[in-house]
Amino acid sequence: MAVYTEVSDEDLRSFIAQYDLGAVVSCKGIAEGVENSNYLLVTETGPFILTLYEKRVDPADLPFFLGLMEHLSARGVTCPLPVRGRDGEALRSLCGRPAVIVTFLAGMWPRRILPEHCAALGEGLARLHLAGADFPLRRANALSLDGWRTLHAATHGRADAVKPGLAAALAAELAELERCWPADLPCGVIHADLFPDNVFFRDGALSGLIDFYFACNDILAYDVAVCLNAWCFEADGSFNVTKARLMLASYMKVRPLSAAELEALPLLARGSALRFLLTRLYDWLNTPAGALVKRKDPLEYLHKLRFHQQVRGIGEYGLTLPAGAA
Ligand SMILES: Nc1ncnc2c1ncn2[C@@H]1O[C@H](COP(=O)(O)OP(=O)(O)O)[C@@H](O)[C@H]1O
Ligand SMILES: N[C@@H](CCOP(=O)(O)O)C(=O)O
Repeated sequence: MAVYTEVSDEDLRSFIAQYDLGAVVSCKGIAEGVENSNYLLVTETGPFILTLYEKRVDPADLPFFLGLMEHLSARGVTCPLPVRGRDGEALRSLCGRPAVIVTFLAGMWPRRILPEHCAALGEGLARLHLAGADFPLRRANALSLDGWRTLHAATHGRADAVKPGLAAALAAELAELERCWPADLPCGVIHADLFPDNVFFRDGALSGLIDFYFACNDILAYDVAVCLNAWCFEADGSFNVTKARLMLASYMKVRPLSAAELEALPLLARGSALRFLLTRLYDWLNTPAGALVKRKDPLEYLHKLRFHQQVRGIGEYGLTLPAGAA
């Protein structure tokens, strides 16, 4: 359960008094999520989500995240909308944390991922990429090569306690990615964390996207690689090529991937695997005992990294290069 900051009834009442939302009916911590404190807030006017931003969120980035949700929503991507108070502001402070109320999205994220979820996800991701193209704000990806190097330095000394040999494996992979990370692929606004728990479905159709707090400007195909890792492996660790093919084909119906983007996918998938391996490892080593949060297994991502290190071409993701490509 991700509730790092407890909000007292009194603090909540004076916070809500700044909005036209009516009185608080209930406010319960949400037993999901990793990064921030989230509450399901029900007022006389309906349900909302109250988020207090914690450790990894730089307050200077919040205008980017909140503006992006408004921008995407205005372009038909269903996502939460920040709620403004009577003073016109959405972003304020609660219990010493930056805090926002956003609209509640109906739907459920898929607990058991089916191939049709992957197809819908591919299309939704491509639509997000197109809708983000004219978003005017910019945010560098804090969790790309430089961020990985920082996380690596912070975890290196204790990595072998999690798995013998992990420290050396991470050092070698990071050095290799720093050497050959692509520099000339199409970039734009990416979600960067579009895991199943951030994608809602309703009556079998994708109904909305949440959790834009890693969104940034980076390689668009990197976002595809994040989703390959998050959606296309089974619980036993096997890669499901049918899910990958459906996800990629649906993405490409909306935003075709160039031969260069397709050829880079194995490398981008390695980078994505390293990114989540490092953040999970950092959290594994640093989450205080008794924190109300479920730590995620870093080694799941070591396994995914190993898989992509062996991939020799995109045929292994169920695709062929477009005719005429090398
Ligand atoms: N706008 C929303 N509408 C409905 N539920 C939401 C919304 N935002 C968050 N949630 C719920 O809160 C959970 C955690 O939210 P998330 O943004 O993923 O947290 P974190 O950033 O801490 O990882 C989600 O899995 C979902 O159940
Ligand atoms: N998706 C990340 C953790 C971030 O959690 P989220 O609840 O913000 O999606 C992971 O799986 O490591």
